[in-house]
Amino acid sequence: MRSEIEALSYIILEVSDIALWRVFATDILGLQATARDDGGIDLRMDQYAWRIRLIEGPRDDMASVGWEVRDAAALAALSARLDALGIAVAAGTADDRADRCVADLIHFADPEGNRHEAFYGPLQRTERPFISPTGAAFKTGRQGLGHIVLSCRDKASMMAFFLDILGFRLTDHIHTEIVPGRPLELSFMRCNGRHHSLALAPVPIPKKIVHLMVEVTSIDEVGRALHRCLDADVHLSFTLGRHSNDDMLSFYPRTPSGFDLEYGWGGLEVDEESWHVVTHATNSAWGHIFQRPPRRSLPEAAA
Ligand SMILES: Cc1ccc(O)c(O)c1CC[C@@H]1C(=O)CC[C@]2(C)C(=O)CC[C@@H]12
Ligand SMILES: [Fe+2]
Repeated sequence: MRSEIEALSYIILEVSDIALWRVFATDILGLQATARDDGGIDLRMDQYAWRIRLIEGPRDDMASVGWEVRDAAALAALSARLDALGIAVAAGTADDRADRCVADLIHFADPEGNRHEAFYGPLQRTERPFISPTGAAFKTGRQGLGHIVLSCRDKASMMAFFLDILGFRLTDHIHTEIVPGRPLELSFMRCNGRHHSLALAPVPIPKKIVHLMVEVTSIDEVGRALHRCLDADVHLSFTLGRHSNDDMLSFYPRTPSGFDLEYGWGGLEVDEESWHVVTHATNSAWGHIFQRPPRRSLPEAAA
């Protein structure tokens, strides 16, 4: 099985409230913001020039996701394979390369129309160190920026695309029941040692992205971020808990775009030699209790 993709390395989010997002990303999450000429914001988590880009727009959803490959040969191989399978692939232009700060990129869509980019040669800004406004350090490196969970309509065709065509490895499944009486199977896939860089959830929500996970390197950073959320009245979609499959200790603040962010620590690293695909019957060893969203945001309620 060929698998050129080695990491989830960037994500572009289209957000309607840039000003609120800036505060959420910096003061709550501890990401480092740089304003862009187009009104957007680049967020750093490490030595990469950017990891999360916010562009202004009405959708409040994921706009594109960037998968990193090793080199030009890997990018060419991936491009050729997609092309041979009849999947439309476009080469990035010089403008695209400059805009993304990469050596080269291609882009294509998955079966449900989500935009994906594959690239090599990210610009590493070693001359300007990452400085977190909250003192947080993020676990990235070979494991990429974290993970995303995408909603899907036809899970089988999405699974086939990521596993059989892009070469992700299946890590495990969880049989869960969010709505009582409506069983749901979540599936988790990896492209490096991180337990999952991508999970698929067959949930009929209007947004493509269910959540984006970032991982910090100390448990205290999770606790401190949780208390910044409590202090600022940021809604928590799920309380602090520990997942059954990847052991991640995390909580889920709701982003200003309405989808969630998972802020975690302690995710397990898969050992390729000994891993077995399993199906778990619970989401969490403890915690992760769903919190009904407030009817109104605080500013509206105050008005
Ligand atoms: C269960 C689980 C394991 C590992 C993770 O990184 C992770 O985010 C989750 C949670 C997934 C999450 C959930 O448990 C409640 C129902 C959710 C919100 C969905 O509808 C899709 C993702 C689901
Ligand atoms: Fe998650």
